[in-house]
Parts: sequence; structure tokens; C-alpha cells
Amino acid sequence: MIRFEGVTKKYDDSIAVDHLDLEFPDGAITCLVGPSGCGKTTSLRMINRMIELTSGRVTIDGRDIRDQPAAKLRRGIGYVIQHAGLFPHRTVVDNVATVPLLNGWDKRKARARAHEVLELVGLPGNFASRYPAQLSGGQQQRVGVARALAADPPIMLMDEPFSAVDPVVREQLQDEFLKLQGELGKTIVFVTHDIDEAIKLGDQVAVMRVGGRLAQVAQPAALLADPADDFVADFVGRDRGYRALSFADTPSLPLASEPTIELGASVDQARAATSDRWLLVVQDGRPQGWVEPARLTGPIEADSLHRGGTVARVDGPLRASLDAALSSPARRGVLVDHEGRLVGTVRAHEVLTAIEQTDRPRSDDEASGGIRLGKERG
Ligand SMILES: Nc1ncnc2c1ncn2[C@@H]1O[C@H](COP(=O)(O)OP(=O)(O)OP(=O)(O)O)[C@@H](O)[C@H]1O
Repeated sequence: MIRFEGVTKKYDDSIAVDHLDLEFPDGAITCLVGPSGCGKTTSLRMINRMIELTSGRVTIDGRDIRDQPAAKLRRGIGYVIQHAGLFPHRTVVDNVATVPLLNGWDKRKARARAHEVLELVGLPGNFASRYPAQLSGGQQQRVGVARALAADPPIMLMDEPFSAVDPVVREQLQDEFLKLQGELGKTIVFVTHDIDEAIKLGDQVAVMRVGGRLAQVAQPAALLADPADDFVADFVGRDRGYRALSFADTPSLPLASEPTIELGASVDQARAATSDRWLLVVQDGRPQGWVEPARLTGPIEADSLHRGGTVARVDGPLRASLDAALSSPARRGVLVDHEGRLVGTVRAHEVLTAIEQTDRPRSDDEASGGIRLGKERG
């Protein structure tokens, strides 16, 4: 457990972090989020003593971080930054082997470990001998994460690690990161200015305000349901009610059975299957997309499908079901089981009725028993 007690950082004429009291539980991701200049990076860097605090105390497992040399402290703390910060003249494998080598491992063992963690972050063998410039932004970030993991530190500090890549890659990196964390269970401090990222990744989210003060720390669902004040409410955004649905499991929705047609079926078969404008196409029971039978000119092929519309897991969050209903050209949201097989369809108003009947996320979780780890993620 990392603990901040009255931690303050002053520069000549300004306060970057002001009496911060905060706990970062073991095995959990704590996101520090807030507007530019609110002291997120300063807080993060005080943990590995890249920045020395002015007053207060930071402890790791009860031990003051100033009780040991900074270099030794840092060996137990991985550090990932925006743009990865890789050494441009070293190959990927040598970049990743850096910390194990510094820790005194022999070269062969360090490289073997580097290959192992590269595999973990989804960069198989042939990437190892490339140079950073020969990788995409997303791949460079993966190398950055691999490098931080190489010495298997219990703590990882991550400073906007995914913010320099495009939104699609970012989402992919976030998903992979959550999966990896599910296996590794590190204690992670994750700085971001993006509240959506904080809510998606954090087991707990600490919102900071300019002046380096803590505005609120809570689990994501509680933060959305019950922001402490106007600043937090504004920061988490006006659509927070909708986003809170990510944490509400789908109660039993009134599912309708949906007529379907197999991919490859003829025009006549499609027209006979429904009198509705839209018909759902499946392959081995798995929804593929919608067609309009009246417009078909030949057998149903993959590229004649209207692919608009998401599918949602029947046991997933309400937000996904609502998305599925709203994005479907047929206005019927497609729900599938854990293997992607069609279970039925639901309409938006039926999801909204279910939402009306759902309890709002509780905001007093912390008070009633500490933070809950390994929450379901929506
Ligand atoms: N070396 C320094 N000297 C003086 N002031 C500094 C120094 N480093 C940071 N600051 C100030 O401390 C405050 C907090 O900076 P910090 O980088 O921690 O913010 P941040 O929340 O990480 O911002 P951003 O999201 O823009 O990176 C800012 O007002 C910044 O200008």
C-alpha cells in the first residue's frame, strides 16, 4: 500500500500539491485525474522520488520512501510515460532488458526476460530486433509497458501512457492493459487527464483540482452517481447518468425472439423469413448484420450486410444494451450470449424501463467496507 500523508510540494512561488492525503491499495489501479496543472504528474513522481516532496510523508508498506536510496527505491517501481521514452538507438529487446541489466542480471537472462514480457504485451519475437522508430505509436507504448514490467516491480507508475495514440489504438491498449493487470495484480498509479479513461481503468479514481488539492476519491460508479461538489460534477460531465450505466448489470430484459436468416440464403428465403423491413443475418447462430429483404438482388453475402449496430452481451451492462438498441437500423438491439450467439432482441424503451427500475449505484461503498477490488468492468 502506498500512502500519502499531508504531502505538499512547493515551488518558489507556487504550490503544486497541497496537503494530499491518499491511499493507493495493493493490487489495484488508482487513477489520478484532473485538469492540466492540478499536480497529477508531480504527485506521481514524488512516489519514486524523481521529485522530492516539501513536507508530509509518503510510505510504501509503512516504510517512508526517504529511508532508502532513491536508486534502490526505483528498482521496485516500474515507470511508463507518454511517448514511451524508449532509447532510439537500442533495439526493442535491449530497451526492455535495460532494468534487469541494471539490477545486475547477466545479459542472457535479461534478454530472455525481455522476450517473455514482450510476449505478454502482445509483441511476438520478430519485433525484438527492431528499433523504436520502426514501430507504430501503439507498439512503442507496449514496449514502454514491457520495459516497466521487465523487473517485475510490485508498483507501476504510469503517466498518461496511452494519450499520444489515436482513440482506436488507445482503447485497444486500455483493454489489453486491463487484461494484463487481471493476471499480474500490480499496484498501479495511473495519471490521465481523460475522465473516461480514469473511469474505465480505475478501481478507484482520485479527482484533483488546480492548486494540487484532492477534490474526491471514490470508485468510478460512486463518482458518477454522487460527485462531491460542482467541480467534480462538471469534470465527470453532464452525461454521467448515461455513463454510470456501464456499472449497472442488465436485469432481465423482456427479450423478443428475432426472425433470422443464414448468411448465403437466397432472396426468396429472405423475403419469406419476415414481413418486417429488416432481417437479421446469422452464421452458426452468431449475428452478422442486418439486410433489407426488399432490396436484395442476390443471395445474402457478407458485403450486402448493413453492419451498423452494436451487439450487447445479455449479461453485460445496461449501457451496452441501450447502445445496441439505439444503434440498430431495425431499432431492435441484438443481445448475445458469452459465445456471441443470438439470444434475442430488445427495444430502447424496454431498456429505459429496466433502467428506471434499477437501483442507482451506491455512493457509500468506501464507508461500508473499503474499496472493492476486481470489480466487473463494463
Ligand atoms: N519545476 C517546476 N517549477 C515550478 N513549477 C512547477 C514545476 N513543475 C511543475 N510546476 C507547476 O506545478 C503545477 C503542477 O504541475 P504538474 O505537472 O504536476 O500538473 P499536471 O496535473 O500533471 O498537469 P498536466 O496534465 O498539464 O501534465 C503546475 O502549476 C506547474 O506549472
